[in-house]
Amino acid sequence: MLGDNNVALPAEWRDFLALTKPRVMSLVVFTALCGLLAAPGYIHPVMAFIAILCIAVGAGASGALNQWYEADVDAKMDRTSKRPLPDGRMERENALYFGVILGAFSVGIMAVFVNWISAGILAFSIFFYAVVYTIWLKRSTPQNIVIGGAAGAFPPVIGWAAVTGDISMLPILMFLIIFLWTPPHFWALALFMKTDYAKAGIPMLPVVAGQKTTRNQILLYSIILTPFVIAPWALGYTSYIYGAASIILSAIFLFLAVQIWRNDAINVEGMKPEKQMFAFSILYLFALFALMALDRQIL
Ligand code: HEM
Ligand SMILES: CC(C)=CCC/C(C)=C/CC/C(C)=C/COP(=O)(O)OP(=O)(O)O
Repeated sequence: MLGDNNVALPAEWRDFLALTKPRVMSLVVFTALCGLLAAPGYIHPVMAFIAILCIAVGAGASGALNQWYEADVDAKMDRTSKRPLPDGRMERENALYFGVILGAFSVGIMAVFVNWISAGILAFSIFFYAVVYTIWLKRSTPQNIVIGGAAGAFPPVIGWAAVTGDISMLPILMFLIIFLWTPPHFWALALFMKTDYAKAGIPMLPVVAGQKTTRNQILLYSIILTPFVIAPWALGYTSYIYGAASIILSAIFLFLAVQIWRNDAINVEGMKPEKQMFAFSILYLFALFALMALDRQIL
């Protein structure tokens, strides 16, 4: 994946690139590509390229707007304090202009060259992450990432809509998979980053409700997620190859969730299952979407 720090670019460009959160957004864009590849019908390769580029630029814009608004809390957390704004390497308003211009550009190009529905959902996703999650939910409720996670679940729906001009059952399942995957993905990380969030005054679940509740919630969401992961095969949208792989990968995911549920470590050193779950969550989503798209392309 594209790294934040090791790209051979002038320092200022590297900072603008860092505003787009390239590592996180690479999986966002990948799921969008898979949504596009899984859709029935033909899209000209140039149109497909424009659609994916617009989603990447739109997602990057939302990351920049998020960092523009959050410079104060980012400065308080070890993980984020070296970002361009809290580190004082960039003027705050530059991040705002960058985000607004890129966001408008991505939605405008999508509307003109691809279709209105994909442009509309892209605009809604940017708004949802940059405004609803960042400005409103993140600082006000421990359910912030459950609701806010919807923004990250839209990209495969946008990819699908770019091809078909509509939305049907499979993209809805793709949305639900990412939506239900987000809580275990994030709360596993939040458990071993709890001190950072507490320092910044962000009401993440482990800070507000404690570690036991967070571990219970990780297991609960992992269990609810499983049937939705298997559903694309069970409902006949993919072959048994995706079906078998989704069952094996989900078994590993559930195993890690149970390990977390059984863990009662308070210190970061004892949080091996949480670290494994966070790392595996990324591989899990990547593999599920790759397999789903390949399955529908090849079989
Ligand atoms: C509200 C929802 C989400 C929250 C709060 C969240 C939060 C985080 C945080 C704090 C990190 C730590 C590392 C970093 O800052 O780079 C991270 C990493 C990551 N997230 Fe999420 N995430 C969410 C949803 C998603 C979604 C929807 C995707 C993709 C579909 C995703 C993909 C990733 C990836 C690929 C990484 C690893 C980045 C790296 O390698 O450093 N996340 N996430
Ligand atoms: C197409 C489109 C607009 C997609 C948006 C994608 C999206 C919402 C992804 C969510 C993932 C993400 C960057 C979470 C970071 O949370 P955070 O901001 O709380 O993390 P931080 O503490 O690292 O800033």
